[in-house]
Amino acid sequence: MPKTAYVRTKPHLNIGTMGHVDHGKTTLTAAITKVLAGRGTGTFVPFDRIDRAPEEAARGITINIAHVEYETDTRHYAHVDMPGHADYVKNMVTGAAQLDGAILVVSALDGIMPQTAEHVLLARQVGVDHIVVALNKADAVDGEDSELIDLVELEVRDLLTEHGYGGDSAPVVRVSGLRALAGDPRWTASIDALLDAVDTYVPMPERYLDAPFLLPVENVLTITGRGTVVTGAVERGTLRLGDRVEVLGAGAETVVTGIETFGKPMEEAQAGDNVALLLRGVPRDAVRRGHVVVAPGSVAPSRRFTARVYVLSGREGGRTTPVSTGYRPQFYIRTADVVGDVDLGGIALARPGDTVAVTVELGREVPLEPGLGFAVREGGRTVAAGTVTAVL
Ligand SMILES: Nc1nc2c(ncn2[C@@H]2O[C@H](COP(=O)(O)OP(=O)(O)OP(=O)(O)O)[C@@H](O)[C@H]2O)c(=O)[nH]1
Ligand SMILES: [Mg+2]
Repeated sequence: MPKTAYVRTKPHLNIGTMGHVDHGKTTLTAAITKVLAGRGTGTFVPFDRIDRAPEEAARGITINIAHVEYETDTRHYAHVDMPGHADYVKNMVTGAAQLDGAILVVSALDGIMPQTAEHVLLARQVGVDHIVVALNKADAVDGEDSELIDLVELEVRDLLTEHGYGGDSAPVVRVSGLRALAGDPRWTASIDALLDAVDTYVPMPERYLDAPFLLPVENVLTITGRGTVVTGAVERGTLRLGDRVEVLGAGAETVVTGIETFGKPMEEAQAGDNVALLLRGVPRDAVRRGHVVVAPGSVAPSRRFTARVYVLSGREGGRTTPVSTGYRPQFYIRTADVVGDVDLGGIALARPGDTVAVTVELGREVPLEPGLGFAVREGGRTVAAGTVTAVL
């Protein structure tokens, strides 16, 4: 049976759940799909299907399983559920880079924890402009603990303000993912309220549909007999079936012979879409996460750039000692993870908490442009965040 094509009827946005480990991100994601399945604009995705490893490709060129899709009355959303564990922050960095808005999940029982703060900081750095707060586990702080939840709300608003998110105006919605998942009407209504807040608070971003096509590769899959598939969110431009593309990093130029979004074929992918692309004649081993699919000849990758970099303080989970010229951390740029040499120019030391101008020489070429945000990591933790000021 031929698969039903994707029909673009509502504006599409990319959102995601972020926050500290165990605060209820995955439970909330499942609850959202359940509530929307009830309205008839989504398919229920149970908890244990969301965190699953993305090894499947049997049903076609499906997308990374950590993404779910659903619709509200006014919008179509792709939702990525980001793990809270510290080891996964690098996924968060690259996952968040494509988010038009985020749902920050904070347990009302625990309040702000280290990854709550780290995720807010990273979201700011990778260009997420709008955060809606889900004050989760509100079912567990009813009654005499209700003052506690008020304090947690104040604390979260302060955290947002500290990172330039306007904590006074951001929606903070008290929810219970667990109780909504169980069908409790009071808490099902809390999910409706959260979705309304997302619909109204997160604006439709500007999409650069006329710019040359660019998609950072998030995942690579093989479909036996059909070829190699790359998945990711289209950063800009438009791609039609049969268009030629260049895979930067793989040194390959080819034709796109299939485009899908959430298992549905499409004729044309646009900026903002979460898609899987079938690439003709490209060997599986040639393409990796971090490569970039572009309109041929539209982008010249480079290795050297100048940037403004903020060195995280120890309190923010960063270093406790300064860095100097010759420092060689990992740079997370779009979906790529590349080593780079840092030159501080005339400055002797950059201390935790400082913002400095640096010159970076990467270990390999990647597409760069002024304004592009990146994270700097070392030994499994984020130590700095920056923005490209010029490409050399
Ligand atoms: N009381 C209560 N418990 C909840 C609620 N939401 C989640 N939990 C519980 O909190 C625990 C963690 O939930 P998850 O959804 O796995 O949390 P997570 O944020 O996805 O965790 P990581 O992906 O590991 O970072 C589970 O035991 C849930 O049952 C809620 O609304 N109320
Ligand atoms: Mg989870």
